[in-house]
Amino acid sequence: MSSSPDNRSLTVVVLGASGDLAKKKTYPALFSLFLRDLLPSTTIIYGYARSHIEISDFKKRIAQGLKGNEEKKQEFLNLLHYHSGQYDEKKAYDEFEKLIDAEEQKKASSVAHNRLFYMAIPPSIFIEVSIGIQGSLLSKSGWSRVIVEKPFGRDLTTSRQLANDLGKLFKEKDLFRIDHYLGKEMVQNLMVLRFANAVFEPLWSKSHISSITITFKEDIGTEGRGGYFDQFGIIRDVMQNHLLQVLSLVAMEPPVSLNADDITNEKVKLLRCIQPIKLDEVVLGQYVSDDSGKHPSYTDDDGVPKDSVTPTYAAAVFHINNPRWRGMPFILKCGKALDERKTEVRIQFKRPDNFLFRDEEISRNELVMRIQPGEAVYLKLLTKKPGLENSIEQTELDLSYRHRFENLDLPDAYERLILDAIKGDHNLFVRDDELDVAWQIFTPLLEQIENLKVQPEPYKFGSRGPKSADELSKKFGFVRSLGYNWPGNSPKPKH
Ligand SMILES: NC(=O)C1=CN([C@@H]2O[C@H](COP(=O)(O)OP(=O)(O)OC[C@H]3O[C@@H](n4cnc5c(N)ncnc54)[C@H](OP(=O)(O)O)[C@@H]3O)[C@@H](O)[C@H]2O)C=CC1
Ligand SMILES: O=C1O[C@H](COP(=O)(O)O)[C@@H](O)[C@H](O)[C@H]1O
Repeated sequence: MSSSPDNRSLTVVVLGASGDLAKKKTYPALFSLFLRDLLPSTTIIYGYARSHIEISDFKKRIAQGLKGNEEKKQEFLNLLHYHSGQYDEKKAYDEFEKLIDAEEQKKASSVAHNRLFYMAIPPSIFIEVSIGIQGSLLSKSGWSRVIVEKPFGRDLTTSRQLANDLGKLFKEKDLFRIDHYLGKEMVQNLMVLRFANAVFEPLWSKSHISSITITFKEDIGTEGRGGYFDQFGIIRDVMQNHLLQVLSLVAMEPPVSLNADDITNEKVKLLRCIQPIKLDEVVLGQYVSDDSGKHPSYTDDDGVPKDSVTPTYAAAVFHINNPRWRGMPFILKCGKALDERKTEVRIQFKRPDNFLFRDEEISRNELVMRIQPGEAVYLKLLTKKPGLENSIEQTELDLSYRHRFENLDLPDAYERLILDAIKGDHNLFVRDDELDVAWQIFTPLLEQIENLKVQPEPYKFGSRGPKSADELSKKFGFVRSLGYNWPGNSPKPKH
């Protein structure tokens, strides 16, 4: 492990360490940082939750989520500690503080101690845990930073309440609101693609583009998270945060600099130009069991009422009222239990304005940014079919990362984000005003859906989703190129 650049030790405290996110994402990300030698040699990692778990069992649980060299895994597991305590008792936090302090003194007594708190807990206890941190656990000699996981509220009112409550406890500079999509390689690449290449920017507007579709598909259902999901639904779970972040980066004006605040200022400006979403430009769906009966319906998941109308699929059209985009639709689609796992941005260009080729020969140019799986950027274009024939064929300029970059070892989004929080870099985190404007966009629509108890359209587990979603895209000018299959799709990239 590296020595800390500012000669301080690092203690990472994972609150909710017994949970799903901690096991699936937080600890594996810390392990990857450890493998890359990016944690100070004095690092201590303390888990905290209510469950009584023996440290040996806790390590076994965490080890299940770690991939890689066994010796290194063991070294990493040796850094782990676990303490059980309540979330709402000052006494429990005071006791915990003594343990952390003793460990820090043992590891590095003569340096200042930085502390990073990772809240891997449900939102219902964000505030009581924050009060516990503030009252007992803050570092007395170094910085204390807090990573908060979404959901940041359920609507504008609850989000403002949460922001207000958190704001009383921590300074904005010490808060790191995670939207893990911002840590994904291809999402970061959006800025470079757009602003470091001369070829794209002149085409990047309603003058040349006919529609932009941002798609998130998962081939799994809610799988035991139904209790949480049913309170939120797919619009709050994915569209209001991950897809809106991608939309902002695709559509914003160039920022003044690469500084975090300058970028966020542009994102906020863009979001403020989004027109209210119309219910008749929205499709909602809920998955049902497929014909084989192997896959359950959404309402079979634990914690989901049988008569739930919570959408597991949503497609919505966004209109941005600014000179660059006025009149051009952005179509956002997201769903669980679909035919594949895929997240991408698809920019469909207008038909060329010429008379040389027959209409049916001209399929649209599309620039596709494949966020996952199998990161790629490809441009669908037309070429003359090679040989004696004079026909036209659709093909692509393809930058598939796994072919282009040797020994590709992309960091997981969480790995990058935790590292940035350790460095104090806010660039890839969500600012309070950005969150507020995101809720301003979605709250009226969510209220309408809930007040009217809009029935989602059923779609089969493993299908493309509700039929009306394709019709919505068509209505807003999206032209599907039939018979084309991007070669990167086969063999199917693994999870
Ligand atoms: N799991 C995922 O894939 C993702 C999760 N998130 C977010 O991350 C956070 C953590 O998620 P996840 O790990 O799935 O959550 P869990 O439901 O697994 O909760 C984490 C831990 O919190 C404690 N806990 C759970 N419910 C309560 C409760 N009602 N009151 C007090 N403590 C409770 C439990 O620990 P104990 O009982 O031992 O104290 C549990 O192990 C959430 O905000 C979630 O929205 C965000 C993106 C993806
Ligand atoms: O935040 C969330 O994201 C995951 C999808 O993340 P990905 O990195 O695997 O694309 C989603 O499954 C979950 O419902 C949502 O809360």
